[in-house]
This record gives sequence, C-alpha cells and structure tokens, in this order.
Amino acid sequence: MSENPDLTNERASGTFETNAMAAVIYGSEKFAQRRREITEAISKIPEFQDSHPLVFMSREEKISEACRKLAVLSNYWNSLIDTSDEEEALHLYREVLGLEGHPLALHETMFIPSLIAQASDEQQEKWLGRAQRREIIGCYAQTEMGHGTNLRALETTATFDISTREFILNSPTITSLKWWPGALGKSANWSIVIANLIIKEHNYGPHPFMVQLRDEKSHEPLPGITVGDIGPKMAFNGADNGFLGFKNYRIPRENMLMRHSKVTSDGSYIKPPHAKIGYSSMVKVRSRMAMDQGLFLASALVIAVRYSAVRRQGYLEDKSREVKVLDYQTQQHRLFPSIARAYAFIFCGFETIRLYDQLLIDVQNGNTSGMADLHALTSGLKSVVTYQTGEGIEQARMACGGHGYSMASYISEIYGVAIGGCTYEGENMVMLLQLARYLVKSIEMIQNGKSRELGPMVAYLAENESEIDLNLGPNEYLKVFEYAARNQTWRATEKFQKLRNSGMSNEEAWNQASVELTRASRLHTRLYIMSTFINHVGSIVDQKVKGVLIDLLNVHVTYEVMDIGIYVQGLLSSNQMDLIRNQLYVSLETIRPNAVSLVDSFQISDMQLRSVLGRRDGNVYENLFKWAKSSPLNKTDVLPSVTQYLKPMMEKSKL
Ligand SMILES: CCCCCCCC(=O)SCCNC(=O)CCNC(=O)[C@H](O)C(C)(C)COP(=O)(O)OP(=O)(O)OC[C@H]1O[C@@H](n2cnc3c(N)ncnc32)[C@H](O)[C@@H]1OP(=O)(O)O
Ligand SMILES: Cc1cc2nc3c(=O)[nH]c(=O)nc-3n(C[C@H](O)[C@H](O)[C@H](O)COP(=O)(O)OP(=O)(O)OC[C@H]3O[C@@H](n4cnc5c(N)ncnc54)[C@H](O)[C@@H]3O)c2cc1C
Repeated sequence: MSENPDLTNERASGTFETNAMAAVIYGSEKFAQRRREITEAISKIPEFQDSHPLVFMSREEKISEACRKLAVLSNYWNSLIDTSDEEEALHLYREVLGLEGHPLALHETMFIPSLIAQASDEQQEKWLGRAQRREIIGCYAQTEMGHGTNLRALETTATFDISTREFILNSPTITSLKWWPGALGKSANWSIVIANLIIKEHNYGPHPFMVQLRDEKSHEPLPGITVGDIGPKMAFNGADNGFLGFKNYRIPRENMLMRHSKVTSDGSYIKPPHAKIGYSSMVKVRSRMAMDQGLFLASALVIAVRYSAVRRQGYLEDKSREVKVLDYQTQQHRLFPSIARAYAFIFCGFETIRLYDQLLIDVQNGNTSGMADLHALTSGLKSVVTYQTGEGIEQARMACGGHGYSMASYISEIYGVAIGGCTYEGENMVMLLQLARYLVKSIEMIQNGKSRELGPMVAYLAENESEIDLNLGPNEYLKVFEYAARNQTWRATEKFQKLRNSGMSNEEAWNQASVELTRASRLHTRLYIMSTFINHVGSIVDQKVKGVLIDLLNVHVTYEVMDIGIYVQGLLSSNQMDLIRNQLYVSLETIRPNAVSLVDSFQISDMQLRSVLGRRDGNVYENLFKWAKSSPLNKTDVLPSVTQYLKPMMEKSKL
C-alpha cells in the first residue's frame, strides 16, 4: 500500500536530509549508515519478526518469544554486526528484541561490563570470553528485598573460610533475599553477586563475587541456592526479574572479583585504590541512560508526530477540510519541546558514554581522580532525563487522543519501560542528593577561597550575574540558567549550613534542606543538558542540518527558561518573560514544517516501534482495524464466558 499523502507532503516540506541528520544524532555518518544496514539485513530474516503482536502475549509467551529470537540471533550474530562494537550490538538488540526486556539484557549491560571493570586479568581469561560467546548467561544481583538504595545495609554475606580458602555465601533473613535482578529468575546460570565480605568476623562491606547459580547442563539450581521469578511488573514483562537466596553456598576464593580489592589465601585484605570502585558497574549503566532514555522518548515522539500529521480533527480557517492536529499550537507545544529534549538527551548520552570509557582507561591505569565528577554528573543526569522522558512520553500518549490509550499505539509500553529508569540504577531523589553533595562541596570550596580549584562544570557557581540580552541567542539563555542554578545551589547550601550551625546534626540538617538541594541538582543538570546541546549544534558542519537544529535549540532554550520561570524572577523583568514566551511560539511555528523529518531522522524502524499509529507509511486506520481483529477475543463471536455466565444471568432476569 502506498504512503499516506499527508506524510508524503510532510516529508516534502522538510528542509534537510534525514540521513545527514541521523549522522549527527548517532555521532557519525559511519554508525548511522551501519544502523541502516543492520536494520535492512534484519528485515530480510523472517524468523526475527514477532510471531504475533507482543501486546497480545502472556509473560510466558513473551519470554519464550525473546528466547526464540535470541537463539536465531546466535546464528547470525557475526554476520550482522561488528561484535566488538557495543553500539552496533545494542542497535541489533533493540531491533530484534524490542524494549520489553529479554534474558540477555543484564548479561550485556551489567554482567560483561562488571567483568571488564572488576575482574582481574586471570579472571577475565577464565570468564570473559565465555560470557562474550554467550556460553554462559549472567546477571547482576545486588538489590535485596529489604535494601536497594542503602548498599551499606545489604545483608547477604560472603564469609572467608581460611581452612578451605572458600567464601561461604548466606542470606540470613527474608529481607536479605536478592530481589529484582533482571534475567535472574529463570534464565541466568551465573551472576555477579554483591555481598558483604567478612574475614575473621570483620565486615569489609559490599564486594562483587562471581557465582554459579545453575548447573550448566541441566539448568537446575545448584544445591544451596533458592532462585525464582518475582512475578509480573508494570512493564519489562519480557524479562524474568528474580529472587535469590543462599544457604551455606561455597565458592572458591578466586571467585571474588579481584581487579581492585583482593583477599589473599591467608585471609589478608588488600584495599582498592578508591572506596567506591566497586560501584563502577552502576556508573557504567547510568552513563548510558541519557542515550537510552533519549531513544525511548524519541520512539514515543515518532509515533505521536507521525500520527498527528495524519489525524485530522476540527477546523482552522479552511472549513472544507479538517485540519491535521499537528497544526494546533497546543499540539506543537505538547510535542516539539520534547523533540528538542530527545535530541539533547542523545547528545548528552554520547558525551557521558565517552566519559565513562575514558574513566575506565584511567582507572585501569591507577588514576581514580575522575570518579567523583562522573558519579555526580551521571547521578543528576539519570534523574532528570528519566523524569522528563516519562513526562514527554505521557504527553505524547495524550497527544494521540483515544487511540494513544490503545496498546495499538504501543506508547504505554514505552512509558512503562522508560519510567523504570526513575527507579533502577538508583532512585531519582537519592541520586539527585548524591549530586547535591558534590554541589555543596563546591560551594564550600568557594567559601574557603578555593574557587580556582573548581572543575569546569561548577565554575559558574563562583561567578556574578551579568546583564542579559535575550536577543543575542542561546548563550544568553544559558546565562539565565546559570543564574537559576547558582542561586538555588547557594540558597540550598546556606539553608543546610544554617541548620547545621544551629546545632542540628549533619544528617538532620541535610534532611531538612533536601527538597531545596534536589531542586539545585535538577537546575544544575538542566544547565548541563542545555550547554551540551548548544556546544553540539555549534560543531555541526552540514549547514542545512545546523539551521534546523538551531531552530530546535531555540524551542529548547525558550521552553526550558519559561519552565523555570519561578527561579529567574529576580533576573528577568516581566517584559523579558513576555519576549521569551513569544519567541517560543515563533520557534514552534518555525519548526513545524520539519517536525516529521526531525522524528524520521531517529530512523527507528517499524519493526522496533511496534506501533500501528506510528507506522512510517501513515496508513493508520486500515491497520488499526486489522490489529483489533487480530485480538484473541475476536477468535469467536460468542465467548465461553458469555455462554457460561451472562446468558444464564440474562435468561434468569427474564423470568
Ligand atoms: C535493560 C534494563 C537495565 C536495567 C538495569 C538495572 C540494574 C540495577 O538497578 S542494579 C542496582 C542499582 N542500584 C543502585 O543504583 C543503588 C543506589 N545506591 C547507591 O549507589 C549507593 O548506595 C549510594 C551512592 C546512594 C550511597 O552509597 P554509600 O556507600 O552509602 O555512599 P555515601 O556515604 O552516600 O557517599 C560516600 C561518598 O561516596 C561517593 N560515591 C558514591 N557512589 C560513588 C561512585 N559510584 N563513584 C564515585 N564516588 C561515589 C559519594 O559521592 C560520597 O562522596 P563524598 O563523601 O565526597 O560526598
Ligand atoms: C525494572 C527494574 C530492574 C531492576 N534491575 C535490577 C538488577 O538487575 N539488579 C539489581 O540488583 N537491582 C535491580 N533493580 C532494583 C533497583 O536498582 C532498586 O529498586 C533501586 O536501586 C531502588 O532501590 P529500593 O527499591 O531500595 O528503593 P527505596 O530506597 O526503598 O526507595 C523508596 C523511597 O525511599 C526514598 N529514599 C530511600 N533512601 C533515601 C535517602 N537516603 N534519602 C531520601 N530518600 C530516600 C526513595 O527516594 C524512594 O522515594 C531493578 C529495579 C527495577 C524497577
């Protein structure tokens, strides 16, 4: 069937090449091209198609479908991608497996990265190749039923038995059961387990251990291990998140991951070069989250923007034909700032992935000085990005009206998966407070006359306000954000210090200032996102692409400043606020002809989107009807439940 002419016209009005934009989004022409090649190759392999729509499947069917595809994938893996390229592998997974989770998700995102960052060379020799060849399936078991955030209160123990040179793993209470790890429930046969290291009754705190959970032949749990699935979740139901308990389960000394901390055979403990080095797997995932979430938001926007260009409802001036809902200013205000955010998040994502890769090299060379900075940055970024992604996806759903609420849109699934990110890898408030520690320390450095020692990301905290001339463009908006973040960070810090100086304990003063502190962290992070966006656009060579991204940046800066209006009241007059508001409305109009091309440029295939509303060809209505007819409820005209309950009830009522 040919493309819906409404979408053809939208595409014709675009002022740039979507392939050129994709090269900017995905960091290089080479990778953008590889993505397209991989997508094309996959589309020719029928076994990769869903056997029927995922939304009609039970959890068991979803997991089985994911396993079927993984088995097929193993036949094609080497021919489809460069297996040493993480981005290519993740693109392949997204295309084939989608976003509802699968048994290898944690294997790739945490198990292998933990082995790379935490295992010694000999341990990597033993396990890394096996993991990379997928001879074993691993997961990352840290969170317990009773504690996820407060890692120092984990209860699982790994006690060193000097006589046998083994660790004995135990889960002493119900609350110490590992709870939540993805792929643990039914799929993984190995796990990195985080347990308290105990030597001669001294607790050295949480450390990573390589633990075999299931027999490699029978897949049965090994004696001393209790393991299973934790049940259905809000989303991610293609994943078997699990529980895990240990009863006097022994592993060799060599199974503690010993790149950094070590236990020798006589039970001596060797400290790591940085106390939090064992947390690096979390930093790794957090450093990827701006990119992953940017793509979740992008997926919802591809659906909502394409659908809004084919959905006609109501009239503007021309009463002869209903208008595309995308022409309403309210619809544009609902969607376009989110398009800008999705671009900004992806740009930030590439930056933090690069920073993590650099940090990994530095740490391997014994230099841990960058850890605190990246921890602070990624803590704030994961929190702001996941929250705003959730907001943006929900707006995208509402922008699709009634059909947005149908699973045919697939937006609710994207939403459920994306907002999981507000919780996993550190609950958002907790992570904002981690960043706040860093900001408060920065203010204390300024107070102590050490402004010169501040890193580049916090140097603005020591500066004074300057006059703002909004006509000068995005950099002036950046100054507005700096003002807001600086003011709020000083205010929150001073509140904390005042409470502490009044005699309150450090912890209680922190708690009583914590809402203000999280606000400072959000503003600081939003400033970082804006400045990354501005820098990125500044570096673009293709003039047509750059022109459109400058328009999108204008949407971003004006929307973001309006959104934080309350924090800039002391800086901007009401006339200036009016000016910004008007600039935002002008920017929405300017971006309108490029809206469909901007979302097309994410190059997310129909196979990955799984959305009837977001189809590239825009043929929504006929496919919506086809989709509804494929509902299992429509297999028969009269359901057994009608025959069994409703009919007798109606018959009885007749008497
Ligand atoms: C496909 C789908 C994928 C889904 C994957 C999901 C996988 C998971 O969810 S795995 C589980 C993730 N779990 C978490 O993220 C738990 C969150 N909790 C934490 O990270 C910690 O407990 C945390 C950071 C809150 C507190 O740790 P704690 O050891 O008590 O440290 P705390 O006393 O608060 O801070 C001590 C110092 O360490 C620093 N620090 C903490 N973490 C780090 C780090 N990673 N790097 C560097 N420094 C760090 C702090 O900044 C602080 O510095 P300072 O004293 O100078 O201010
Ligand atoms: C989809 C999904 C996948 C997951 N996958 C894994 C996995 O593979 N492996 C794994 O080990 N874990 C996994 N987890 C667990 C996840 O990492 C934890 O749930 C998460 O870290 C939050 O911890 P918690 O559940 O203890 O929340 P809690 O800490 O109990 O949070 C409850 C509330 O308390 C607040 N709170 C807690 N502490 C503080 C504080 N100090 N200051 C202020 N407020 C506070 C929080 O902000 C929150 O509002 C997964 C979770 C989900 C949802």
